[in-house]
Amino acid sequence: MTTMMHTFESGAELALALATAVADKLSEAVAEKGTASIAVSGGSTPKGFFRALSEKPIDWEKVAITLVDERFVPEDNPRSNHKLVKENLLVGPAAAARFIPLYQAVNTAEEAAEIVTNKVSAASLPFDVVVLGMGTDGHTASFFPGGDTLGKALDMSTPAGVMAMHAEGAGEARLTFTFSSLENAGLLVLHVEGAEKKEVLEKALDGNDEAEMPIRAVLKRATSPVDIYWAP
Ligand SMILES: O=C(O)[C@H](O)[C@@H](O)[C@H](O)[C@H](O)COP(=O)(O)O
Repeated sequence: MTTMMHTFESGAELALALATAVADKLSEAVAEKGTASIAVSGGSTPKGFFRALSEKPIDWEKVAITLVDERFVPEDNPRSNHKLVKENLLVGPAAAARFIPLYQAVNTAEEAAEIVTNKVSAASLPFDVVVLGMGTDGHTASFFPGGDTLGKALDMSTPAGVMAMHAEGAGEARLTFTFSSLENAGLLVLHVEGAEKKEVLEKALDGNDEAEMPIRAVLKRATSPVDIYWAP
């Protein structure tokens, strides 16, 4: 496991730097293979980063954007990560990108996971960029402590794809890419902000129990180096 800490004075400064690093990686991928792919996280932290990235003048028509994870709610639900991305990232130049939603209008998260897994062909993995967040409980993506499919989601032998996850701390049912889908991204970023999350991160780095803090799977076992972006 290799982690690199990038510390900034403010969230605004972090957003600009992360947007530049991500845009450079996406442009590099487009130059190399004609396409690029990125999986982003939801929640409250990434808004500034999304806004900064959306303004980057790259070849967005050749970029596929999807979500690391999603709440099992329709796009018009305030809890939807699709809604968050649509309002903050798929704007300006980045509106030309292709977005692949995880939510499907079916009865269960399990059915939706199967549909999306079939859509995200092996050809589009590994992702060129993955941007993860982290909760104060040490979850990332929808790898929540106590999650009903956490062991399978973190198991490297689980085929790449999307799984359903139910956990007390998750709220509604979740859809999440597996660890095996995310851990070998060309650029693997963990974006966290604030003093509390810095303490959570230090605790995660200081232990090995992934069931207690699933973020540890990323920090300790990811094939790709983990670029940690932090601001107060
Ligand atoms: O759907 C989600 O909630 C995210 O993908 C999740 O993994 C997020 O990154 C963390 O919960 C941190 O969220 P905040 O940025 O809101 O603290």
